[in-house]
Amino acid sequence: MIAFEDIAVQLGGRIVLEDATFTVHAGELVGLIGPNGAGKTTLLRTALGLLKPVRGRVEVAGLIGYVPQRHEFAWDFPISVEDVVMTGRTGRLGLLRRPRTTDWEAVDEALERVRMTDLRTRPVGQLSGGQRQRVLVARALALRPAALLLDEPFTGLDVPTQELLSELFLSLAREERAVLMTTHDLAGAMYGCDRLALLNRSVVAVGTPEELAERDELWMRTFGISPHSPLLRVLKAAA
Ligand SMILES: Nc1ncnc2c1ncn2[C@@H]1O[C@H](COP(=O)(O)OP(=O)(O)OP(=O)(O)O)[C@@H](O)[C@H]1O
Repeated sequence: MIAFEDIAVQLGGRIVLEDATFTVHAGELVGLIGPNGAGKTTLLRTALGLLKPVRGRVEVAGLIGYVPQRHEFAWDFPISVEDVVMTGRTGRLGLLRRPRTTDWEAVDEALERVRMTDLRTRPVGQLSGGQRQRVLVARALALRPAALLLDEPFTGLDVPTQELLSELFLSLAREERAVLMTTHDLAGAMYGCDRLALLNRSVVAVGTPEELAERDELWMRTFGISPHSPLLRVLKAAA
């Protein structure tokens, strides 16, 4: 599980996130929802220990696998799918540490899990957006993490690929991992996540899609939208 307890984070001399308290339990997929600049990435980076909160603490039981936004990865680097996944185990200094049998076993297992075994020797530059996203998930899984953090995994993907990945994330959660995913695809999150955390500089609400769909005021507060926003109708339909 991942437990955020009263987190406050300061960046550039400004508090960008505060009063962030919620828990992602093992076995569930939680969507982290909020407008641009709400502090979603900041919260993920805090869980990873890359940012130190000025208040509160994050507790994570076990290793964390991190799936960054796809554009943050250097896809034009001449490296194969399996070698990228291996860096999930060996880190940036991967080429200096020779992989052991257990490392390759973990890589094989991760590739199988995301159905990328057939493409393991393919240079990553030749992959489609959906395949690249699966490689990044496999790289995170190679660590055999107890928790998985996904930063906007659906951006730029077509609907069938989003649905396929959404099913994958849910099944990864059901294998007793705690999975936390940021997304701007609200209808997809209403449909595919067990619970949602609404964030706008602080946590506005946490609940199941069904619970939150009925609470217009929470979405208005999170996104600064009017009571007449079409979003409110879409959410109810998707829940
Ligand atoms: N290095 C930094 N220095 C100062 N302020 C920063 C820094 N990084 C982020 N911020 C600010 O912190 C706030 C939260 O940013 P964050 O990237 O966490 O938002 P987000 O919810 O992930 O947004 P998006 O949906 O656009 O990815 C923003 O106001 C942003 O401008």
